[in-house]
Amino acid sequence: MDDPVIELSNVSFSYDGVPVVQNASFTVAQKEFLAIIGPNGGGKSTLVKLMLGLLKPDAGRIRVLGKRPKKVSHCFGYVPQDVSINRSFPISVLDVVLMGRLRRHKGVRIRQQDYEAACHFLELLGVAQYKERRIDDLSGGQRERVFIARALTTDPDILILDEPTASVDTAGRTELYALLRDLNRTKTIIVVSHDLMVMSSYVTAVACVNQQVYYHDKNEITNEMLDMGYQCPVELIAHGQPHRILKTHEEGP
Ligand SMILES: Nc1ncnc2c1ncn2[C@@H]1O[C@H](COP(=O)(O)OP(=O)(O)OP(=O)(O)O)[C@@H](O)[C@H]1O
Repeated sequence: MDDPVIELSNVSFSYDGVPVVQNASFTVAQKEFLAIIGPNGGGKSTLVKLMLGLLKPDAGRIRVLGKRPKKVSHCFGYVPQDVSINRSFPISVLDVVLMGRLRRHKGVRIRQQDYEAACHFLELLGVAQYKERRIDDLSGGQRERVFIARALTTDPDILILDEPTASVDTAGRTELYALLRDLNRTKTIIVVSHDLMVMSSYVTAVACVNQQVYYHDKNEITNEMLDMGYQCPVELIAHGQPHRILKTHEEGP
């Protein structure tokens, strides 16, 4: 079996002494499609930032491709939650995607292959027609696609998307997940969502985060996950049609 892409062993993290992730241990396999789910404030974004090396664990160990996360930051494509835009900054969609091609210590010279890569991924994400527009003039769902295009421009091994479907309608979600499924043929994909409704049938593993992390290497929500903070019913987006994957719990007395 291939070595894991990401390995967490007994990882704990707190902000100013307030525990957010406690004793998390799991591995992400090559070409896994992992959904990180859990309630608001459960620690999902924090867990992702730990994997990316943007935060350092208080305890435990994280390895990405066998190395410390910071050493392999070039292997990640990352779309953070709520990418904030300075509304008065007149940057075009194409410029936003080209930013993904800026190389550390190499200045800001844009080469022909950078333009070609940016245009290719804008095309792939279905937003090439907006490339001359100001990023601020796009809808939330269109902007999300632009940020995914930017994350892809370096052809990362691991793509991490934090709440990618928050501003996307149902048809757009289905399309987005179909695209992620195609990308998953060559890349490991990690998608964060607090909304179980948007979990896709293409997911191959689920990590439920509510301070503790419960990892399950199958595309299903288990009773343990529900015990960690969910209410039923749970729905699954598949082939454009949401359908239930877990029975509604019995009503309590
Ligand atoms: N920079 C920070 N400083 C202090 N506390 C923080 C910081 N960032 C997050 N937190 C707190 O840590 C907890 C986990 O936050 P996190 O953003 O990881 O949760 P989440 O599961 O991604 O939530 P959501 O679904 O609402 O996006 C929350 O209680 C949050 O208020």
